Amino acid sequence: MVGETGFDSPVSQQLTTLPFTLEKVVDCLSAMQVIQQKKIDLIIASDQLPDATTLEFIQQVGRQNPMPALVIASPDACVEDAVAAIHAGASDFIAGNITLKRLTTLLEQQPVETPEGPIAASDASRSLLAMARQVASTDTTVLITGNSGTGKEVLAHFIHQHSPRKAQTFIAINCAAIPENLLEAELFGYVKGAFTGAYTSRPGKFELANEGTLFLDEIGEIAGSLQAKLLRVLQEREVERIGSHQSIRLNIRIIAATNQDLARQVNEGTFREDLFYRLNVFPLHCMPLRERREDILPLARHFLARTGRCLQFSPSAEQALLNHDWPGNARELENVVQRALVLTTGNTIQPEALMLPANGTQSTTTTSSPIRSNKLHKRNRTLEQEHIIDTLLQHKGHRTRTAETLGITTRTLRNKLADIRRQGIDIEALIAQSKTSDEHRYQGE
Ligand SMILES: Nc1ncnc2c1ncn2[C@@H]1O[C@H](COP(=O)(O)OP(=O)(O)OP(=O)(O)O)[C@@H](O)[C@H]1O
Repeated sequence: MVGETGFDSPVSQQLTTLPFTLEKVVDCLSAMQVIQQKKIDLIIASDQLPDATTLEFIQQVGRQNPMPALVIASPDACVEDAVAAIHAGASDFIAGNITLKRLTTLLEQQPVETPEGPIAASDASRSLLAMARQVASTDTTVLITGNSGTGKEVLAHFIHQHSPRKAQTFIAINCAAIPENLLEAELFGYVKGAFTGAYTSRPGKFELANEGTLFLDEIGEIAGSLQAKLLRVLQEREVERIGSHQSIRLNIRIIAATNQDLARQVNEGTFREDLFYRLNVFPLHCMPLRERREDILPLARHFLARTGRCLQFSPSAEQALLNHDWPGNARELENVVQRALVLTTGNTIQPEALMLPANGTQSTTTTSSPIRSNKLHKRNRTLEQEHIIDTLLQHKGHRTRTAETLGITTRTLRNKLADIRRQGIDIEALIAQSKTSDEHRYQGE
């Protein structure tokens, strides 16, 4: 219930007899906070909220995915108000007081389960989710590929949520974030005394995920020796804790993800071919955000709604979001939205608060860019790599600021720069060259 809904207290008390939990909040802001934290099936809101108009409130709720059913209650509304509310996305409009019977009927019409799914407005994302849903019902190993921040972990969760294992645990481990020797202990567990510092026995992630799903993120980062051990566990579906010879049977679903080109790593000899085939049983690819632009605004609104603030983007801010190329993908967009909140005082986010390049990313990668004029490697370069280098040059080679602007971690940036270097592009020379040309420009001005 949001605001004064005309729901009188005797009726309200009878609600305790129904198999539903009731949350009462006074305004849009607190309603959005509750929606972020809990699964809400039905919202009944007054048309007189203190901090938002009815249409603003409907828009905010409409940005949730999936959207809870929303009923607007008004003691003395006219037909026009009701029509406007329904047009804006409300499920129903009640004029006059709500009766318990009406409420019970509304609640019973709601689906019992509404798991939060990823935003998927573009055709590409919709068909990706359709495939994910299909594979979810099986135990097939899935390999999710895609650039950093494209939503690989979100997709892995989605698969788990739609699988028969959904009531069991989903355990995620980022193979890049943990040093090699610790990663082995994290994955396989150990027994007391197995190595210096092993004061007690501990289960590994494989054991913890037993009966459920294990998500191996950034799988391309694991060292050769560990690849062999991982392969053995995947083949035999058994794990031994370090220091023990006792095998533990595993019944788990494996989902792996990588932002690397594993096939290329196989060719280069840095990733085991047999492990690659064992993981790549059902490949799913998360496309870069710039290649599914219909997702940009729904995602931006989703991130905004998730903050619980009743704000909206101005039309020019939405245009700026659409113009940008999003090399850091959804994560960059999320960071941009959060930064914009800090810089916004009113109800509307203006383009300046987004702090995006003036005419979209494309304008920063003009032909004057040193990387573009470097014809030698032009064939091999991706748009993403160009943007990374241009951003690095804008920040005069400063890695941390570049990663922040791109919305990726410094580690991911390092990996990406290593990839670029492997293509023979001399990044340091480009930075030096751009600093020199900047100096010349300033001197000329
Ligand atoms: N389709 C989506 N719907 C809702 N939120 C999304 C979607 N895609 C990505 N996000 C959000 O964007 C952020 C980055 O997503 P996620 O962590 O899944 O990306 P990733 O590809 O696993 O990144 P990395 O490779 O860096 O680990 C998260 O906060 C996630 O909630």
